Amino acid sequence: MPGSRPRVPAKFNPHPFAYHEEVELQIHSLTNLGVGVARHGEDQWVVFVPFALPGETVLARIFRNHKSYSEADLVRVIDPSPNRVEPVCPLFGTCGGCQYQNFKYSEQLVWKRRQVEELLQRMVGIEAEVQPVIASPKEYHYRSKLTPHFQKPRCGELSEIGFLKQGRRYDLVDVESCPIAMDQINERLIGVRADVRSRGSSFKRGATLLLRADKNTVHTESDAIAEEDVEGVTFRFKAGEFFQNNPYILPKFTSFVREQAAAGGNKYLIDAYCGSGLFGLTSARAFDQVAGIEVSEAAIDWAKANAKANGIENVRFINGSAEAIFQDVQFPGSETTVIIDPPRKGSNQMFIDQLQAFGPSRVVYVSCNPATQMRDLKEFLEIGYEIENVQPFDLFPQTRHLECIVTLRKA
Ligand SMILES: C[S@@+](CC[C@H](N)C(=O)[O-])C[C@H]1O[C@@H](n2cnc3c(N)ncnc32)[C@H](O)[C@@H]1O
Repeated sequence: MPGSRPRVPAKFNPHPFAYHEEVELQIHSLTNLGVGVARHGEDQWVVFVPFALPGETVLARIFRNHKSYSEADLVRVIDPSPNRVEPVCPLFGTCGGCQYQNFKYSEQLVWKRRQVEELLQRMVGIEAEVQPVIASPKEYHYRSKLTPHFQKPRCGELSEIGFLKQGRRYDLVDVESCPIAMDQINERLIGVRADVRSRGSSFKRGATLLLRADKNTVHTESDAIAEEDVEGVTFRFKAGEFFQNNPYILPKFTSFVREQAAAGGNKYLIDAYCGSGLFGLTSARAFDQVAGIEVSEAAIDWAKANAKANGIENVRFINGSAEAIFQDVQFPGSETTVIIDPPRKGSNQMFIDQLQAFGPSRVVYVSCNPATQMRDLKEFLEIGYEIENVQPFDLFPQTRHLECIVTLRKA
């Protein structure tokens, strides 16, 4: 009812703001989660406001107070940033997938660079030069993989097929088309959605759908074999397994990793967490010998098959946990580069200890999660490495996600 008081959630902490209090705020920065940051009042209380941009004055509605900050929803932009643009997707702001469609692309890159600088200061305690972010050749329609979900049908009817709603843990938003996904994925999504809806009552629980585009088609079965060409190397892998999701930036990405890995003149390369062999195989031409290691048996079988099919003979792939590689190879550490590309949780102490004992002269650390990368970097600095280069890559335009390559050399 208009004018009626909002119902205050039972556990709401009323300090320093009342529930749904509206405050005018000046946004001064963006967190690495893509959320606008303001400071309010004399005590400079921090308020986080999603979809508000640096430099803007906004009206925001408080919905949660924590011990040292509050969270608010954007009600209205009072004074917009000159970098505010019209989002392409009608679901922007409702869907939790994208954070930056309202932000000029060149500014997204400026802020992603700044976020890496701030994480290096805050988590590693250093002021390191961060290179300008390398842009994706495509700002939209770049994603080669989409995984929409649906929940258990109610009364035999499926409701939304899509992604998590902004700020929610369970609620989904229905997505008919996603403008960051490749065109062929969106074309295929129409039929996939219709098919799932027509079988609505047969699902006993919710599920995640797969749409994986490769150089030939769009796969919807996770066991299907996908094929992708990168810098003249053909990769085959299972459609449901890990493979980088932005094929347009991939050649720049792999050539950069190779250049960084080979820059010290090393003869040997270890590709740790190698998946189906992306870095090992695209870098093999720059090294005498390469060894890759990966915990997924299926992925390592593909890596071996990919080496064979591409006639790359100086690469050996091993199935195991990454730290096992240091027992397995005979390479001298002083002439070896180690590429590390772990999952989002980062590397682990055992790996770092074994790497220290092996003593590679160069490490190229590739990560899609700067927070765990920074945690691990701190360890690398403590065991005698120094940072040579920090290069973010924008594999995920319009979103807060960021890929970062840090090159280290033994001090
Ligand atoms: C971010 S992916 C990178 C894959 C590959 N470098 C690429 O770009 O295609 C991380 C990989 O690490 C693997 N992985 C996870 N934990 C591992 C571990 N303890 N040891 C080795 N590999 C692991 C995963 O199976 C996954 O293939």
